[in-house]
Amino acid sequence: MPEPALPPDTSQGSGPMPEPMLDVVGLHKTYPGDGRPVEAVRDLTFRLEHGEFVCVVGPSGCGKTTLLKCLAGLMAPTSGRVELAGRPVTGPPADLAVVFQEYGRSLFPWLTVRANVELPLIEKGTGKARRRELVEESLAAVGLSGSADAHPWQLSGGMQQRVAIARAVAYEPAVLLMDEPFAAVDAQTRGDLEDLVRDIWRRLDVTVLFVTHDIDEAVYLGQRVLVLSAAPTVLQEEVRVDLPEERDQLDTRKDPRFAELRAWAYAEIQRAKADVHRSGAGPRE
Ligand SMILES: Nc1ncnc2c1ncn2[C@@H]1O[C@H](COP(=O)(O)OP(=O)(O)OP(=O)(O)O)[C@@H](O)[C@H]1O
Repeated sequence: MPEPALPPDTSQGSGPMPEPMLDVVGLHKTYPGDGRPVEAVRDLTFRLEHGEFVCVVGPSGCGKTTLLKCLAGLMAPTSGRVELAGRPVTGPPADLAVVFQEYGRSLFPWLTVRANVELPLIEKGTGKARRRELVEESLAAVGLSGSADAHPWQLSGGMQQRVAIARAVAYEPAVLLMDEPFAAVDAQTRGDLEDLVRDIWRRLDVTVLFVTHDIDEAVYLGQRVLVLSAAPTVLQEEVRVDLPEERDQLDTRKDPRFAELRAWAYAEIQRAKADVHRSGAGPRE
């Protein structure tokens, strides 16, 4: 398949760079394994500017979750560093929130929706009046004001994931990490949740790193897409998504540029898989 023509990557502008919101430099992670070390992330260097929405795609098992755990301070890299707003990440940072794929396991079934959203704010030391405000605002933002007193198990999967998003948003994070958050919901709900996340991102001053295995989702949501190689992963390619800022599930996906971008990302992922099968290593020398 011929590679789709793309404009040169414009993500690295000239002139002095402002301080990035998230700075990943030479990140490397090798798991001890069971007597045999497993190199998951070979060398990742990238940055997210303040307020950016960046999607990460890559072949299955390439190290996306490993990367996110390192970014969230849940796991120490073997070498390299992660900085959030200029401060090294050495444990879970106070101004970062994560939304995981498995909403069923991330919500407490014995707590109401309101209590689930409020809990991290109590742990953060937010005062009672402000907590109430944040919980109400975030539940309204995800369209769940009427379900505040329900328990998670009384809600559909899509609604539970909305609760998880509300909880992350209420925390007022500077950076929101999302790990395949819509992989377990049906296609229609998924479209609604994609639009919800873009809407929240545009209204709030938050930087988003969104990991997905779905190329269409990455192109639809992101301002930039980073393509990871197969494990041990390196940054294979990146592209700026030069689609109009207003995204629409029908119009955007019909845009010929959308088709070009998704074909490009698809070809890159195929190349990553082919390279790893040929050499047993990442696609870059
Ligand atoms: N705790 C661990 N010990 C040893 N190896 C691990 C561990 N966790 C992950 N790995 C290996 O590291 C590599 C990357 O795994 P990771 O889960 O980060 O990939 P992923 O891209 O998130 O996968 P998926 O696409 O299936 O969600 C894989 O080869 C995996 O087997």
